[in-house]
Amino acid sequence: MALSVKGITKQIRSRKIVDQVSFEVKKGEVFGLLGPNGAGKTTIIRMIVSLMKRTSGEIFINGKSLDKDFKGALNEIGAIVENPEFYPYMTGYQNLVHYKRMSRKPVSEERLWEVAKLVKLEDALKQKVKTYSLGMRQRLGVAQAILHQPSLLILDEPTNGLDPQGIREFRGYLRELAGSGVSVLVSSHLLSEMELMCDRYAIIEKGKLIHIETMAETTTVKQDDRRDILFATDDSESAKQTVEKQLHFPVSIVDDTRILVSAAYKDAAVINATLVGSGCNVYEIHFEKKTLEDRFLELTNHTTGEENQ
Ligand SMILES: Nc1ncnc2c1ncn2[C@@H]1O[C@H](COP(=O)(O)OP(=O)(O)OP(=O)(O)O)[C@@H](O)[C@H]1O
Repeated sequence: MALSVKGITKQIRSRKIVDQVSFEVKKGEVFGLLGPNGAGKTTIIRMIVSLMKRTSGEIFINGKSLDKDFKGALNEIGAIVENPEFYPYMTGYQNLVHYKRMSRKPVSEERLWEVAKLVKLEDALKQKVKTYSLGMRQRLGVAQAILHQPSLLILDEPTNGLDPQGIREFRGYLRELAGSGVSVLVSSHLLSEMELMCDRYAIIEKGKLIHIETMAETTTVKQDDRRDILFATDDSESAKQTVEKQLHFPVSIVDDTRILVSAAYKDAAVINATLVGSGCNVYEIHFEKKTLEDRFLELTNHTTGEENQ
């Protein structure tokens, strides 16, 4: 395991802002910590990177205990917790050389270029950092964080302030990093972004971990999932009557040709057969994909926090 968090708690005065949280991050996995603002995500991350003391619980990074082998465990982490700071009048290369010198582990020149290539900054390394876009700075931050070959990269709200193009690129190289064997722990309250970024995630609410599952489990539609199924036919009025009379599912009309039927995924085939059997041609059946946001709402009965963007 790249990371094992076992029952960590943070109590400030009488309040538990993180309460008995346990989870694991596997090798090469992008793992998300999701939750509304104030849920406790940053506090969990600060305890993992040892910027904050735990009240109780244990943390192991790549098998090394933060309590028993503090230096060894921290060497396994690369993190961007606050905005990364750079020397703006130095080039990207000079900034990386500076970090290379300060690194706890020796870093070769070859490794520096390998990392620059991984975050797609090799061509921009000779430019001064003050000319970098926010996305490029973010990538330089990641390069700096992984120079010493940590097994776990930790990013707190990494796409804050990035534009959609920047976010898409960021996702791309996080995937590449994970492919190269680095595990990633990323926190965010932006569900649509996390859906595209993470392999697995935990939902944190009021300091407690309430659920863990894979993104594939979340977004795969199951036979009994019930929602609006769209059917495109020749004539929505007659299609509506057919479905309502013969199958008794609620139907609403979208326009002249399309209807929405409220039914389970497994019913789509029967509805299709009934429509065709009654002489209604069916041109399209669309079952809306399940999103992380749907799942989040099922599990928490809360607003998603997307409005806080
Ligand atoms: N030093 C502190 N003293 C008292 N309360 C704190 C302290 N640090 C954090 N908290 C409280 O603990 C809760 C969790 O905060 P935290 O920053 O971990 O949440 P978060 O999930 O990261 O939220 P966000 O998405 O807004 O960053 C909040 O209610 C916060 O006010």
